[in-house]
Amino acid sequence: MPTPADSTGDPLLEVEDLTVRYGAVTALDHVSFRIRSGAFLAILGPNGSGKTTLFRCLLGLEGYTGTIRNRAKRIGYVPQLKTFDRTFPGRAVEVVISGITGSWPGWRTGARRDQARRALDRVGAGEFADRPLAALSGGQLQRVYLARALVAEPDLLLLDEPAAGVDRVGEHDLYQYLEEYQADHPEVAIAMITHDWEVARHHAHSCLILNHRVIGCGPSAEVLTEACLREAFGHMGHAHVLGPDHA
Ligand SMILES: Nc1ncnc2c1ncn2[C@@H]1O[C@H](COP(=O)(O)OP(=O)(O)OP(=O)(O)O)[C@@H](O)[C@H]1O
Repeated sequence: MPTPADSTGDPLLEVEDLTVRYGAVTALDHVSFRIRSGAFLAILGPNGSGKTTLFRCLLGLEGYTGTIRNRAKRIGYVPQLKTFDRTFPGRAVEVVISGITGSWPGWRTGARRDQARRALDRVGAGEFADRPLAALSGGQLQRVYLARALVAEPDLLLLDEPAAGVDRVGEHDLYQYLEEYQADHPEVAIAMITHDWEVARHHAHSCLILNHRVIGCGPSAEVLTEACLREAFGHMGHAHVLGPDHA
């Protein structure tokens, strides 16, 4: 049975025995968990532990064995910014329009532009709407992608290291925005890949710790333990949980 990542809300996504192999590499090894509506799940694990592969499976972009029962009608996705091709021609507003379900063709119509501009306004990026993507900073681009993910009103939001490369103020604004968004849309579930245990502890209700297989899954306070982090990250996990004096 999948481990419940949260104890309340209706099951939105159930993952059972998910396995992905790339030749000799087993990226995901019989991973099982579930996400309920209204959850805020942090996904943690060392580099190369299968976190992005998991998202790719949820988005239908990767072959796998096992079962994904997805009751979400719409999934919004914010990819890792480091994968973004800055030579891609286009403006911020056009990226957001491309997130409107069924927006092709006719994506340039006024109504969709207005909808996209409103989405950019909501994440504090209205002033960047007509800027070419190549002219945006990392933090500005991250807001544009967040607007793109939210414009189609998803019931599941997947964020892949959304604060990577963003300064402290931008990071604070992002988590505050997500908190406010969930308060306004209590049924929306968020799953966020992060390398930051403090962020997971303070902002997520629950955590999934992954190192190809599930090391721990459940309420943040129960899962972010020395034993769990040591198992996933080795001695560095121990140091981060208890502070460097205990390493
Ligand atoms: N297309 C691919 N072909 C072959 N191997 C792959 C492919 N995609 C991922 N892998 C391998 O699968 C494993 C998991 O990769 P994945 O990108 O999911 O890790 P991650 O936890 O997201 O890492 P990071 O924290 O560095 O972003 C790694 O060993 C990686 O090299």
